[in-house]
Amino acid sequence: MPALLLRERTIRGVISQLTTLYLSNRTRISRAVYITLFVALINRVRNAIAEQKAASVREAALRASGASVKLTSPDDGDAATKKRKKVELNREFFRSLLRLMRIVVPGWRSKETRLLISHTFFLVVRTLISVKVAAMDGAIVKALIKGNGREFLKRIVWWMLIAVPATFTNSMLSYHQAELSLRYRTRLTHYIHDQYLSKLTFYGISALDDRIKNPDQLIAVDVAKFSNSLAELYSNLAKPFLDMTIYTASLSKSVGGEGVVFMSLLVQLSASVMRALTPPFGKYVADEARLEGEFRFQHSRLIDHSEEVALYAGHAAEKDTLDKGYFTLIKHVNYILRRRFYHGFMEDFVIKYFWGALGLMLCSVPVFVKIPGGAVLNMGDRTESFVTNRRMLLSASDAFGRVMFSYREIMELAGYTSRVSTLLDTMDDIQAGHFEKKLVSSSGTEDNEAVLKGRGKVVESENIVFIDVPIISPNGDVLVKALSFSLKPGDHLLVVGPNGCGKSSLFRILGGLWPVYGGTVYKPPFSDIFYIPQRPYLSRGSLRQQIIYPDGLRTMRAKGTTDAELLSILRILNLEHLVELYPEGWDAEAEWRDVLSGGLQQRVAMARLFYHRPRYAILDECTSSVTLEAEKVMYDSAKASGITLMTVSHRRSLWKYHSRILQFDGQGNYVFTKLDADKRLRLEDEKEDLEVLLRQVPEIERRIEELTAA
Ligand SMILES: Nc1ncnc2c1ncn2[C@@H]1O[C@H](COP(=O)(O)OP(=O)(O)OP(=O)(O)O)[C@@H](O)[C@H]1O
Repeated sequence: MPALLLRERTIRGVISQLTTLYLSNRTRISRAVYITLFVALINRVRNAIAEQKAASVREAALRASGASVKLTSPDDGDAATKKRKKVELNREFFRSLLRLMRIVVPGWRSKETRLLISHTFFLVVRTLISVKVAAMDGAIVKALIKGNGREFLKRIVWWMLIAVPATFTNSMLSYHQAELSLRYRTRLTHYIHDQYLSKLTFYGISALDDRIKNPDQLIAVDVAKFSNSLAELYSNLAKPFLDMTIYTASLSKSVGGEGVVFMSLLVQLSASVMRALTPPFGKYVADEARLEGEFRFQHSRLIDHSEEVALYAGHAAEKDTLDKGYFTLIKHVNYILRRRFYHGFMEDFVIKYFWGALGLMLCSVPVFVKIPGGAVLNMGDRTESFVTNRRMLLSASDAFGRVMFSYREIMELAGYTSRVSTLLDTMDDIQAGHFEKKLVSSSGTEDNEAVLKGRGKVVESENIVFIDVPIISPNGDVLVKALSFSLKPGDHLLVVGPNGCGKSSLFRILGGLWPVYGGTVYKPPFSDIFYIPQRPYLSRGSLRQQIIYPDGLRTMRAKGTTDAELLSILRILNLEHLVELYPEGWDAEAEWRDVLSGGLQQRVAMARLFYHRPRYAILDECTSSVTLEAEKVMYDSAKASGITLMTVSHRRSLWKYHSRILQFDGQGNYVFTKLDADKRLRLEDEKEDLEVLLRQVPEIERRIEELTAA
């Protein structure tokens, strides 16, 4: 606060100095300069006070929300999110915009810079042509009033001639704007794709972090809107500023600088009132984009799970959800429309009519007021000067109006900037290993954080070894406090335990999806471990691509694999008929997720394993939909190929393929030991027999009691 007071005092001192100077030196030019300086200084003081107030409010909010905590509880989590979502024209906005600008215009020598320069050139040309047209307009009317036919015709010919460069310039401006918007979008999309698809960021955004709900909407829609808004804003701002400068200079020549300064003051004043009354359109736009994204996401969920919903007859429940999403969106859009209506009403009144009246008064200056040193005007000259001035003034006030209207556009740009830069910031954080997730665990926060603070080590090795590694879910739940086990090639591991105990999570750590919060993990490189989930991912593309995914055709050829070898893989799994399914054979493209049954999909996923032949394979319930015979072929062939298997399964039939077992109890405890499948199966059978006998005990006891009583 003292710094602010000092700044205020200094500015007040300067104002009083200026007043003294002004009173002692009353020339017209200096008066105009003083008034402009006054306004600028007063604005500065006002802005400084507002900025300081906003900063202290923000600071208090930050302190209250505890935003430095990574895991936030469901209640206070929203405070941190709200802080981020606030959309204002503040330093944060300019910082974010600058960052995005550096991406979309990467350097002075870039194509975008050249486009911007040529865009600016055409903007200047257009304004100069408009000034010329205004003067020609006046001259035509003057010739008309004087009844000079020759002069009139000559002017009309000139008028038509100037129309050629004028229309060309207009078309060039539209072209430049569209081209700039497209280039910005391309740069930004490439940048985001590079980040999003590196270091597993796409996984982090959807599974480990709560900040971005629908990255698809952000990348596909909001980036385009941001690019459009930025390209539009440049022409919407650069042109009117240029127009205002040139027209005001021309106007002040004919109506006197004092008049222009006075009118500018009135305009400034009304503009400040309007700005104060302008609703936060930037925030509205950001919220609208978010709600659009959520509505779209609900639709894509229905598309993804159409079969399940249809079998559950869940259409009514889904309709409810969709209607609710649409209603929330439309309620917000309606609210914006209403705010826009009132704001547009005020904007139109002030800009078109109030400023129009001021302009007409200004145009009348040469008619009613004798400008010192100016010539006495006759009827023709008066008309010419009025028409020219009026035309210039209309353009100048239109330009000013556009600057004012563009305030709303800037706010909207601020909304898109905030959305896109939140995505960039989140991606940076995720790549640096910082996640923000709401804490839903009922277990103590302190406990979780104590574990979360320790950073585990990952060391490359031929074997897989876990030493005191905790398994912690992204929600902060500690599933296992410290897990230790070791595997070497040929040690086939079976992982068992109740639902939700952390079996798949163990492999998420092994695959590098979840961070290692403590201990040490020794593991081979990513390319040596292949993962097959219960619902295999079938990509878009040809049948061949389903087998070789994630390799492409070129990589497959580079590895020296032929279609004949792929066919022999399909034969092992009894899948060779797939190649005859479509006339295009291996090149056939289809929505494979719908075309293939669940069991066939699992077999295709196994074919992938045989194509890649990794050192280790994680098989996560990946045979749940195939017959026991098919399962036997799959496991026998995989082992014969020298692949070390790590299986998660509840099926007893799979035990015999493994030599080690990792058994979780669901309470955070585990046992890692050698697996003698035959012995274990015998024990399990005996246990089951005893349990059946045990269940019969009450019935036997009741019968004994009956017999005793009889
Ligand atoms: N992305 C995630 N965000 C938050 N929690 C998660 C996430 N993924 C898993 N979890 C939680 O981690 C816990 C362990 O999940 P995991 O998938 O490892 O279970 P599992 O033992 O494989 O169970 P199942 O036998 O049912 O497949 C579960 O409570 C689950 O809700």
